[in-house]
Amino acid sequence: MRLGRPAAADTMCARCPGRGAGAAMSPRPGGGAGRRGSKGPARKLLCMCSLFSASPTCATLSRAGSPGSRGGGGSTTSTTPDYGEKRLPQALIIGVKKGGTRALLEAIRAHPDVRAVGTEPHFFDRNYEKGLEWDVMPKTLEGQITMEKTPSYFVTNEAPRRIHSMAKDAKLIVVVRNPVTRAISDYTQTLSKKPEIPTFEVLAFKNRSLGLIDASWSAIRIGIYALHLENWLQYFPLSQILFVSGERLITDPAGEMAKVQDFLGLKRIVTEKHFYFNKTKGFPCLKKPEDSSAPRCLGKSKGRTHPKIDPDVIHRLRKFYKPFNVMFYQMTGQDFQWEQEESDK
Ligand SMILES: Nc1ncnc2c1ncn2[C@@H]1O[C@H](COP(=O)(O)OS(=O)(=O)O)[C@@H](OP(=O)(O)O)[C@H]1O
Repeated sequence: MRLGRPAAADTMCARCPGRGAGAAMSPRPGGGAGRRGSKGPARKLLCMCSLFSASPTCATLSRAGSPGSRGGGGSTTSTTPDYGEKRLPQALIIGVKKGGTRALLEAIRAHPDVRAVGTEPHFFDRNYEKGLEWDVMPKTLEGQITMEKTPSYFVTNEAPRRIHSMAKDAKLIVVVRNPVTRAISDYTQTLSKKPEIPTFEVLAFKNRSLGLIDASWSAIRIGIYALHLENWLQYFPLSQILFVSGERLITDPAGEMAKVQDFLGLKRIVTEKHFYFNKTKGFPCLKKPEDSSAPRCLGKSKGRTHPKIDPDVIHRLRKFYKPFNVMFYQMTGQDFQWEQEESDK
């Protein structure tokens, strides 16, 4: 089976009423009304233009492109023997960038009934036009689950429709993390590659004296989880999506992995016995990764030291995210308690 060339104009902008072109919202999947209703609450919140321009903590919103995620993460493709059949992924880790997706993938790969590629395939965003023949999925045996992780899917407007059209029963996993910390982590990654970029404080605002946050900056926009989730809920029921706490994945990896295994219908094989806390790394590490019998922590690009950010900027960002976080808690039925956190790393 080969994928047809995807339609060029498969998206359409839904605009904020009464605002100019700069207020274009996220494209609506399928070129029109979504499958499960039209405007969701996060989109409505973003469309409350007058409220936005009046509020100093509100952002100026312009349509940002799908922020790409860098690939890899240091891990290599699985070394398990290459037998079985290539299948479309039955489970995908779709986000979020800098949420803890690599840690989750490496942990679930320790399960004998899971096969996954180590690199990020980006099949449903960057490589979709290459068709299924390009597919990089590993071979799996009957009863094994094929998985992939590409964190940029969560914020790619076309991804839900594409995944639904090819794998409508796929289970989706989203690792979420306090959006403020996530934004700083995202910035830290960019800074490591481009040390000349402006400070976080500069990039975070359209107009700092007015307190106008720049939500078109992908580091900020990715963290508006409610907005992106609305896009997915046009195609997938909530029951098909698992939200993993990026914070608990660090403090209680076995607990989060129990939920993941239950969600995937797997026996709870990855347990506390698989993890140990590495003091030097400052994170839990795997005692026995899938492709090695030696204990291994994630690479240097995971668990970076973040630059110190002006506390006033953190405070403003917290205020900015709060209504979206609350909406996200309501949509998912889970309270991630990001408002309770006293300090960002
Ligand atoms: N066990 C373990 N070891 C190391 N790091 C861990 C672990 N569990 C979660 N994390 C957090 O994962 C953050 C990176 O997230 P991702 O893997 O999703 O990043 S990426 O989008 O694939 O680049 C990374 O973010 P930073 O700390 O900002 O580097 C970590 O906080």
